Amino acid sequence: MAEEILKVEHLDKYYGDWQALHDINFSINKGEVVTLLGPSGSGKSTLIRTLNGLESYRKGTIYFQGKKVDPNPKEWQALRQKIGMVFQSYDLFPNLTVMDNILLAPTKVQGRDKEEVRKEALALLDRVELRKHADSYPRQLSGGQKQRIAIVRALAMHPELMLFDEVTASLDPEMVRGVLKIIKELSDQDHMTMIIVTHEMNFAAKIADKVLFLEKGKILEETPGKQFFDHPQTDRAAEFLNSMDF
Ligand SMILES: Nc1ncnc2c1ncn2[C@@H]1O[C@H](COP(=O)(O)OP(=O)(O)OP(=O)(O)O)[C@@H](O)[C@H]1O
Repeated sequence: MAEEILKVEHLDKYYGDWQALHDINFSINKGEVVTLLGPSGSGKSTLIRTLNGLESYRKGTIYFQGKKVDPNPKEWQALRQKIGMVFQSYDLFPNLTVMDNILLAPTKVQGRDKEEVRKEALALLDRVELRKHADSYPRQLSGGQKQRIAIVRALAMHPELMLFDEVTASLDPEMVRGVLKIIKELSDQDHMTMIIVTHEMNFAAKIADKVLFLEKGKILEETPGKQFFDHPQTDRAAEFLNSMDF
């Protein structure tokens, strides 16, 4: 039977008095890719950030690998070691080299052996074709290179789940393809479990096992990937795909 990595039940999220997410329910199994799609402001980033404990939630339950997550910050801190996240803004430490950015959490937070992690980091850097930049600083890299490093940094923690929040949104078009190729390989070759927020519809159509289409903080439809792009169930999703020139 498929192993369930994450399950969300009846999740409500408020910013002050205003409700940003309404009764969110879904689950993701090991090796699956879920993409969150929807118009601007529909709550995609809010949802993915909540799944990493970066946003608190008022009601609902999150289960990680079958275990109910206590929504206190300490529990999330521990869990975040198993959940890798990559942001639109890279969030690399500017005063650390590429290698030190990658080594920091596995050695300091996970307490792993530095030499062992360094070897692994070099192999990952090879994979994203950036080994020669191991001693560079983030400011010396292009946006696309920084984003590939941010992915490597998350992978070095050996995550059970990877979250990608619009990771190509700040990149020049020629940089986008290299980053998306790496994410696709993580799915095809490593069978990484991933939740992806993206505005790249062609990419989403290629990678998604399941699409959650959000509007106004609600999941309007949950559909297998191919079916969503061929035959969306709702008029709103069809309009959305049209508006994205898909
Ligand atoms: N920190 C915050 N405080 C108050 N409101 C917020 C905050 N962050 C987001 N919002 C609001 O929550 C709603 C959902 O925002 P969110 O960024 O999750 O949408 P999104 O679907 O990711 O949009 P986009 O595609 O434009 O990134 C929006 O109305 C936004 O203005």
